[in-house]
Amino acid sequence: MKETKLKVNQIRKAFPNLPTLQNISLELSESQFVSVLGPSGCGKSTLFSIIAGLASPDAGEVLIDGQSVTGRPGRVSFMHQKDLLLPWKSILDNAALPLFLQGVSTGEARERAQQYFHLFGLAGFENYYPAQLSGGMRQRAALLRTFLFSKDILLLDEPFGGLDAMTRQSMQHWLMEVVQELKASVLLITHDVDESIWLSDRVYVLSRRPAVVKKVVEIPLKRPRQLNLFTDATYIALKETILDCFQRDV
Ligand SMILES: Nc1ncnc2c1ncn2[C@@H]1O[C@H](COP(=O)(O)OP(=O)(O)OP(=O)(O)O)[C@@H](O)[C@H]1O
Repeated sequence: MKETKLKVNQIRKAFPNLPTLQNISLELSESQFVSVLGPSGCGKSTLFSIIAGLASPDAGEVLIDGQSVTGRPGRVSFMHQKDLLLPWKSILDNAALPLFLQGVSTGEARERAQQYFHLFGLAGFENYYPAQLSGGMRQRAALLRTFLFSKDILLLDEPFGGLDAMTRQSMQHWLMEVVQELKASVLLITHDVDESIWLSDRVYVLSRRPAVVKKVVEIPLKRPRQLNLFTDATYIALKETILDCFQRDV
């Protein structure tokens, strides 16, 4: 049985005249991949800010390894749709930024970050600048930087939303392999049903705002997952279950 890494208990949040999250609870175990799937504007990013400790909920708590971290940042790292790389720094220095911030010396930080360049498909591009790389490569560099911020829990907020369909699919495939290799615990925000099933062990389906958890769908598909999965009967049944949830949510 895997240890529970993150527990979100009965989170509630309202902006002035705008109830946004209503009693949201979810769990992420060690080395698990969990997605939060919901329609645009339902409050997914707000939920992630609360989990990251960047915003406080009106009620409820966030626990990591059994300890409350509600309203306290620092335990999880966060990646947005935009890569937010520093354009004037090389890819190596962008990736190593979290280590510099932790006070690791320049030489050691670069050496430690460099060890992951092959796995992240960036070997040979250490001294390039962000503008010289493709969108997919920039997202991989941003993901490496996120990973080096905190190897504990990664929160990925629509990381492939800005990419074209082909690049997006190859990135999803790559991400599935890399998180398995790194044994990372990942919480992903998405509104792409296929992406959520393909990558996850469990999917939390949120309703429209004010968001509640409409359904928790376990994904019992074996890993590593292959592309022919999309025609698998279990896969199709899971997709129908999730889509049915959205259709009822009008
Ligand atoms: N700081 C804020 N003050 C007031 N309203 C806010 C604030 N942040 C978010 N909202 C509102 O809360 C709602 C939920 O926003 P949020 O960005 O969390 O949704 P989302 O599900 O991530 O959306 P999308 O999928 O489009 O990115 C939106 O209506 C948004 O306008």
